[in-house]
Amino acid sequence: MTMPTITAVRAFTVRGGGADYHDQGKGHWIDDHIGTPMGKYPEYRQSRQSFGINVLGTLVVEIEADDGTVGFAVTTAGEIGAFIVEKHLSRFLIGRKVTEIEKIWDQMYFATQYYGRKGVVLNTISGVDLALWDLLAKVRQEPVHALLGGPVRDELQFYATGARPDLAKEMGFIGGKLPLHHVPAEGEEGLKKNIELLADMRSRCGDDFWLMYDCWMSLDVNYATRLAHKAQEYGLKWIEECLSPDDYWGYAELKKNVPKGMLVTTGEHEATRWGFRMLLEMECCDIIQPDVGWCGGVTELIKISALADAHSKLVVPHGSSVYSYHFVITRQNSPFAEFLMMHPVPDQVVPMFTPLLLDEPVPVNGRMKASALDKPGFGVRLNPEVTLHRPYPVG
Ligand SMILES: C[C@H](O)[C@H](O)CC(=O)C(=O)O
Ligand SMILES: [Mg+2]
Repeated sequence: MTMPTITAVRAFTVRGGGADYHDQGKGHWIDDHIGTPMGKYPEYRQSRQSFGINVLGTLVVEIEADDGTVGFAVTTAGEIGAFIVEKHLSRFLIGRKVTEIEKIWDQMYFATQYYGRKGVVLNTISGVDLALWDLLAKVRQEPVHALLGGPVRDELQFYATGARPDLAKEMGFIGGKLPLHHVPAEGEEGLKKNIELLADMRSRCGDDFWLMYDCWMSLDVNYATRLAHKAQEYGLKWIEECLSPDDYWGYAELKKNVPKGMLVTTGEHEATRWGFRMLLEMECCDIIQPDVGWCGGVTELIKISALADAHSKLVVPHGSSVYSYHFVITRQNSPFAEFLMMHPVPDQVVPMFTPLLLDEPVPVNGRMKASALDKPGFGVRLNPEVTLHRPYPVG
């Protein structure tokens, strides 16, 4: 089979939801006094949008081949990402065969290494990489999961992240991950409130439902250790992303400090095999949580996951919708997946990247059949009703 050649690369930005799921309207649970590293400043405590959590917006990358097939993907990188794609990365794509994914990744990473390595540059590389997988799978008329070795189970099982684990339980999820609301700067009163919310959710959800706390990089080792010990009484399953992603030493200490049986998880703001190697070799956590749209895409996640497997660690990707579903279904060391509840309340299931994609599958009763992913590529389409903006058209 002669493989098509890439003829065009286009990068668009989108506002309001989509891959930048923090870019929501007023009153959404995801922006309601959630603990962050900026919480030490009272003026940035109530709203994450107040310090700019949604400044990037969504990046859409489209890659077209000479047979007319178009692959696309979305990530969090907005206008900066569009600049990097059109002005820098497109040179590694135009004229290449759609099968050259590994070589293109290597060239994108090493050509941007002097200003990249992590953060928005890796989000952008991830977006291009995912668009390439979408393109190749569409050319082959297969789902991406088939290119990754095929499903190892018949269905995905999900836990839900959101403000209402009690409602998530009624919707059939296996667990609920709450955002932590109060940071160390809010003192003992804040710590008490953090524990009270967990206790309340435990009483609503019963003993067997998983409850987790997402700390979004907002704590220090001492506070996180105290929180973990107080939370043990309420059966906290894991404590997530307590510290700065750069504080590998702090995570290693925290993992030793938490009560036996409680898991330490992190990694959604980590990137590449080298970043995850630090987390794994320094024994920072029990579960790594790469975001497929931020860690380097599927090409890099394959390597990260193999490394985790060799360390007997689970990989439960952060959010990332279809990009994670197609991966998780193919891996034994990814036994369940995250579903981020993007309904503002959240009392119902809506697609994670709503309103940007059409055909984005959602869990039903906390589960998703592998067959729901049996469409070419990642199986989603751009919603034509969403306005795309192309800030740096080339040529
Ligand atoms: C809810 C968290 O603060 C964040 O918005 C999402 C996240 O970290 C996760 O889903 O994990
Ligand atoms: Mg998290």
